[in-house]
Amino acid sequence: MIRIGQGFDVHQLVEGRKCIIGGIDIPYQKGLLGHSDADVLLHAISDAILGALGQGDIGKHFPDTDPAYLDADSVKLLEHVWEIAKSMGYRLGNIDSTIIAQKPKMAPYIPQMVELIARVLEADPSQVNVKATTTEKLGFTGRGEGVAAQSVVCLQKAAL
Ligand SMILES: Nc1ccn([C@@H]2O[C@H](COP(=O)(O)O)[C@@H](O)[C@H]2O)c(=O)n1
Ligand SMILES: C[C@@]1(CO)OP(=O)(O)OP(=O)(O)OC[C@H]1O
Repeated sequence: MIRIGQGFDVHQLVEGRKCIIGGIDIPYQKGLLGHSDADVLLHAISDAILGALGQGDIGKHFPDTDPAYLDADSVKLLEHVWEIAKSMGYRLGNIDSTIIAQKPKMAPYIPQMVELIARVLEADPSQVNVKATTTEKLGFTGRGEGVAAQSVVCLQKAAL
C-alpha cells in the first residue's frame, strides 16, 4: 500500500536565534524563531509523514505549550515521527521538499541536509530531494521576514 502526505511550515527570521534548517546550522545574521529549534524543513517533513499516516501533525504530537519541547532538536522530533511510521509498517518511498527563502543561500548546505534526512528515515539519499527557491523578493519570504518549507512524502507498506 502507498500513502501520500504533504507538510507546510513557516518560521519567522529574527536576530539572536540560530538558523537551523534540515538539521544543519547555517551561518546567517538571523535565525528562526519557535518553541523548538524552529527547523522549518524538518517540521514540514514531519508533518508530511504524519499526514501520510493519518496521524495529525507535529503540534498534536509535540505541543508548543509543553516545556519538554522548548528548544527541542527537530532531528529528535523527526526520529520520533519515523518510529511511528515504522511501528505502522511503513518505509520511505521518496520525499520531495522545497525551502522558500530569499536568504540565506541554501544550495551549499542541501547535500548535508539530504544525508541527514536520509539517515533519520533509514533510506538512501537518492530517495530524498531538497530544493530551494526565492520568491523573487515578493511577500514575507521575499522581504526576509521568514522562511517557509513544504514537503511531499510517499510511504510504502509491504503487502501481507
Ligand atoms: N534561499 C535560496 C533560494 C534559492 N536558492 C537556489 O537558487 C536558485 C535560484 O532560485 P530562484 O528563486 O531564482 O529560482 C535555485 O535553483 C536554488 O537552488 C538557494 O540556494 N537558496
Ligand atoms: C515543534 C513545536 C514544539 O516545540 O514548536 P515550534 O518550534 O514553535 O514549531 P511549529 O512548526 O509551530 O510546530 C509544532 C510545535 O508544537
